Amino acid sequence: MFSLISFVKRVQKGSNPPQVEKKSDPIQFGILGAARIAPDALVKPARYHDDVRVVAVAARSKQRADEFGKTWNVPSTYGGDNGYQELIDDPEVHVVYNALPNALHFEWTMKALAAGKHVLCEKPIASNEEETRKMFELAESKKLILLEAWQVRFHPAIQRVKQIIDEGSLGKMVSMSSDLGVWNDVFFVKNDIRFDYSLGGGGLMDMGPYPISCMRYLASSNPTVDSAKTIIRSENIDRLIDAKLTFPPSLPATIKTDSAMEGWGPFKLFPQWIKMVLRVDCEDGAIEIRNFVLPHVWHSITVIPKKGKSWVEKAYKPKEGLGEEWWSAYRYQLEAFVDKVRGREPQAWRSAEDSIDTMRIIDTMYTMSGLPLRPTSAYTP
Ligand SMILES: NC(=O)C1=CN([C@@H]2O[C@H](COP(=O)(O)OP(=O)(O)OC[C@H]3O[C@@H](n4cnc5c(N)ncnc54)[C@H](OP(=O)(O)O)[C@@H]3O)[C@@H](O)[C@H]2O)C=CC1
Ligand SMILES: O=C1OC[C@@H](O)[C@H](O)[C@H]1O
Repeated sequence: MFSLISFVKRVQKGSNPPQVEKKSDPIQFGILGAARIAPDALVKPARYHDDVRVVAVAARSKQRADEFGKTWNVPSTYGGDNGYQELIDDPEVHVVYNALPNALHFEWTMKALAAGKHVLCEKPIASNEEETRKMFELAESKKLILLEAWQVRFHPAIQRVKQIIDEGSLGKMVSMSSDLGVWNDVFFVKNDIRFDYSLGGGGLMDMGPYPISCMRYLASSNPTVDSAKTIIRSENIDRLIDAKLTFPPSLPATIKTDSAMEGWGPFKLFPQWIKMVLRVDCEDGAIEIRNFVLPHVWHSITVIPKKGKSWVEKAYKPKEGLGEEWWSAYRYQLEAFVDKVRGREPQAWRSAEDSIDTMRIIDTMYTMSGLPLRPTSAYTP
């Protein structure tokens, strides 16, 4: 009962967060694409960050940008063929948030960096490893901040899982597994960008960054891919990927992503809505986190020692440092991004290598399962 009440309170406040007073010279963000994710990932978190203001949005159609601007209180709107570039060139915009389809991440992030803007780019950061390397090379050469928006790393829940593993009471890690699946009909729209190959789509592109980056973080190392099998949903587009990996020196892991989970029960009649589990088995026990993807909505961390009783933990707020029970993972991410732009040490960060390695692993899984890499952008900087 208590946990239901706190769930409702958390979700209510997180979805309609308070507007805080801004500093006199806040960092100003512009959004590329009136995307569905943009309100949750940036607009709402910005409301309760005193050093962030969202000042512009660009969409392919001016009308769409205006509608977004009106709904979300974003003053400058750009549209039409040159709308994205106009936003980038707007001197009021200091940071570009790239919420475009995966295949456009490279081109528009490169253009924003070239114009001297920091970039927060949605996951997966690019269509493949080659593009990712170029993006980070440019960011580094221009001394600009580029972050792949993988919010999980910034939330206290996954940090708590790592802390428990690193403390060592469960012993050495012996294996990891992740099972991530959603029911197609509920989560995706008709003609979803996620399943358009020319837009960098694919089930693994959409879901893969979560388990791959989580495991890299928990193991503090970079795996090799041993095998990957797929079930196709359309040409070049994976519904399911089932992969085996090894983290050095010999820690096995399995990753499954399924963008159209089958039902269960007689004739598989009953839908399985969602599955988002990550489990680490250790010599003296195991730890399992449910809903590691959007931990702020709800999550559970179950610790299962071989000797003694299991227990469940929640970590919506860090033991020390900034944060509230209702803060979203995106808000924690924004805190770190702003710290970095301001030259402060963030509480957590994702390195260029993390994004590059994650894309390399995705590329390898596609190749091993007989699918082509997602197409490299035709844009040449
Ligand atoms: N971190 C997270 O939790 C999440 C991240 N994402 C990531 O965010 C990105 C956007 O996802 P989502 O918001 O769901 O997608 P949407 O389809 O809602 O948004 C995509 C945006 O890209 C613009 N766009 C530009 N060119 C095209 C094109 N050729 N076809 C379709 N759209 C185009 C769209 O139009 P317009 O310019 O007119 O606005 C739209 O605003 C993806 O990279 C996805 O992986 C998505 C969900 C969660
Ligand atoms: O990033 C994401 O997180 C949640 C998923 O359901 C969604 O498809 C994806 O884009």
